[in-house]
Amino acid sequence: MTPVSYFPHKNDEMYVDDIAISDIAKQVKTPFYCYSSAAIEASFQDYQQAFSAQDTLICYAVKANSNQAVLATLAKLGSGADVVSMGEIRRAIAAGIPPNKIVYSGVAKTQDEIHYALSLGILQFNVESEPELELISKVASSLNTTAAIAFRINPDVCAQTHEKISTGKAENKFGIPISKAQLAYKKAAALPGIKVQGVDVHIGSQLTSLAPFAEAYQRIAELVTALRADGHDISVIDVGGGLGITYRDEVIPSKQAYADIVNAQLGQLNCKIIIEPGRSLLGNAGILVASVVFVKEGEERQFLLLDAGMNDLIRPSMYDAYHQIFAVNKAKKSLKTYDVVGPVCETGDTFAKARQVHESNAGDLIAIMSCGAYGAVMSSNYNTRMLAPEVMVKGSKFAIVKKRPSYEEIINQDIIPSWL
Ligand SMILES: Cc1ncc(COP(=O)(O)O)c(C=O)c1O
Ligand SMILES: N[C@@H](CCCC[NH3+])C(=O)O
Repeated sequence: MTPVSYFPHKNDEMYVDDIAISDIAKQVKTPFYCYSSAAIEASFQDYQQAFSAQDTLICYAVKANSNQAVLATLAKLGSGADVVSMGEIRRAIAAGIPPNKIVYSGVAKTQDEIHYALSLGILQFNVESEPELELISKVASSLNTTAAIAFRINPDVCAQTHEKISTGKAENKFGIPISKAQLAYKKAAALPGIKVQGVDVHIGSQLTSLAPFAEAYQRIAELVTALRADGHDISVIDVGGGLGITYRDEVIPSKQAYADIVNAQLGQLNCKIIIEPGRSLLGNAGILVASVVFVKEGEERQFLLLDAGMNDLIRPSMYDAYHQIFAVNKAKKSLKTYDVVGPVCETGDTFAKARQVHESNAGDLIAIMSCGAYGAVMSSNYNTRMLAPEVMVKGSKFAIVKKRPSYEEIINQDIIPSWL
């Protein structure tokens, strides 16, 4: 999927499926997120097809986009969920994903969260540390139940991605060092309330090359062989997520090529495979639509001042991330060079510097591409700006799938104490 394929310009007007973005904007005030149901479905089916030769469960990484409409779309297609908090478990269940398709990752699971997940009977805990293992054992024993676990293994592999989203190096906080894995499994097997069933790994996000996956999975294969020799019954391998998307011009290996790597490294072990894709399912299925509030002439630059800001989409300021930016209507306009910025009181509130965009004026619509993953979910009320609503399109219809709250709803969350 290229970034623009589900949001093409037809006759200079941007569409999503059969609807012009400008028609949605007549009914939904900008800024808003817009998702294509067809894009989500196609991406999921690509994964299903790619992994059809292997016994695989797709557990969508809910953190990428946890909108109920998104989760319900995926649930209907048979997706499971990879969750990292009580909130994500609740969201997955509410959208119709059954507990027996839920794997629970998360670096510091609390007692309450573990209790809740155990009471539901989830498929697997991906355990991040020995103290966590002990807590799961304690809670499971108190409930007279058994927790099926995999350890998340830190294979010490460089994912060749942004350092803030790289998770598989020894210096990262994630997982059990591979050198200590056999001891950890030995301990787990001896604890009450614990059933050792698998091995889990996730080395990072927005990977553009398959080589780090291959390296990590090779180490996991060796570990599984060693664990079996130690007497453990390993029947599940969770290979994590991390396959990247095209934001600009990155050439991303196909889902089939990724599946082939998984099969080549792990296929001979006859394990059930769990995959946890997030970005590669949702990233290019969504955009952020904003309006130009003003065009401002600086001394050296021209600024397109948008009504969307870093509170709506933090990726550019947080990771210097590149997102394509288009005028929604580019009829009879030439390209101009702008700094595209938001209204927030920080210089970092910049979506793009010196970017060519079709000439735009106050009131014109702008589309920021590739915002389906890690967009709305990372937004905030900073500067007391309202969270952007979310819209989902299917064919020629659309629905508001998250409404914009009122100012009262936000302000009334705070409580002025009685002494004031
Ligand atoms: C444990 C785990 N699984 C899956 C994912 C999903 O990653 P991505 O969105 O890159 O596919 C993440 C996030 O990087 C993660 O931390
Ligand atoms: N939030 C990151 C991805 C984090 C992946 C989570 N493990 C991004 O926007 O690229």
